[in-house]
Amino acid sequence: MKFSLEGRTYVVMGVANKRSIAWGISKSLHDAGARLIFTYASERFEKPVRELAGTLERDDSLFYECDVTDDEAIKKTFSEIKEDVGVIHGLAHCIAFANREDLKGEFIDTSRDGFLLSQNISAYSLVAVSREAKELMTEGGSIMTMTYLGGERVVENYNVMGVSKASLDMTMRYLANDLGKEGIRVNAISAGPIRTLSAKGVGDFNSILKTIEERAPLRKPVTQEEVGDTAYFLMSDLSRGITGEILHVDSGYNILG
Ligand SMILES: CCCCCCc1ccc(Oc2ccc(Oc3cccc(O)n3)cc2)c(O)c1
Repeated sequence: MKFSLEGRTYVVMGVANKRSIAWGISKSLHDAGARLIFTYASERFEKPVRELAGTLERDDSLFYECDVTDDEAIKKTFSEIKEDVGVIHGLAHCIAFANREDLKGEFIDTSRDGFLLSQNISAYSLVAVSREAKELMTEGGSIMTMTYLGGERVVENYNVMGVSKASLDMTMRYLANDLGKEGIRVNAISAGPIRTLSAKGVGDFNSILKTIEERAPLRKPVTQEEVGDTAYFLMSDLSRGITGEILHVDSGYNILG
């Protein structure tokens, strides 16, 4: 059927549990016919990821550990993937981190180490994985990452992660410029707040969720499935004319003053 992802393989980085946005993306891509390759940060995530993948209709998924702060580890992971499948058609980067103490209170109190750690994991990792993944995208490809409004405007408490997302957004655009000539598109989904394991680390998350339901144009919270379906669009040929773009899947909240 037109715009199916059958016969295509995608790497999904960052599934932690069934609430992960990366899991919502995985379900949408799988339901569109894609074969999935999961990477996880450390072996403590292997079991939950394998269990989740086991609930999918087809059991053709592959699994690799990948610590995105280690360039050699990234090289090793993608050479193993190349050996096992040869070609991939896209990659979903759903990885970010900041120390809890840097996700509340005053931004001015951010430590140098905390600032650099967040940039390293949340922004530079997209450069490092894209550099290795592009070698496997010999039939063209689509790379996507996850960003948030707090990287475009100040959102109380988001603090150092907002600076990392601003960096990620421009990282995405510069990668789009480099990779377009190789037939590889690079985009971002800016999701409204969703109750994930990561969201637990951001101060005052609940009040933002409430504001969305009260004020967002669509007057409803954003779901993992809505993000997953937009990821399907970005991975499919339906979005073949789009690169360097940020799609807001946030019930329209970003258009408000
Ligand atoms: C005050 C802003 C409320 C809306 C926040 C929406 C959101 C939720 C989760 C997001 O992803 C992360 C990922 C890692 C992260 O760092 C964490 C998470 C848990 C524990 C910890 O020590 N760090 C914080 C947010 C994200 O980028 C954005």
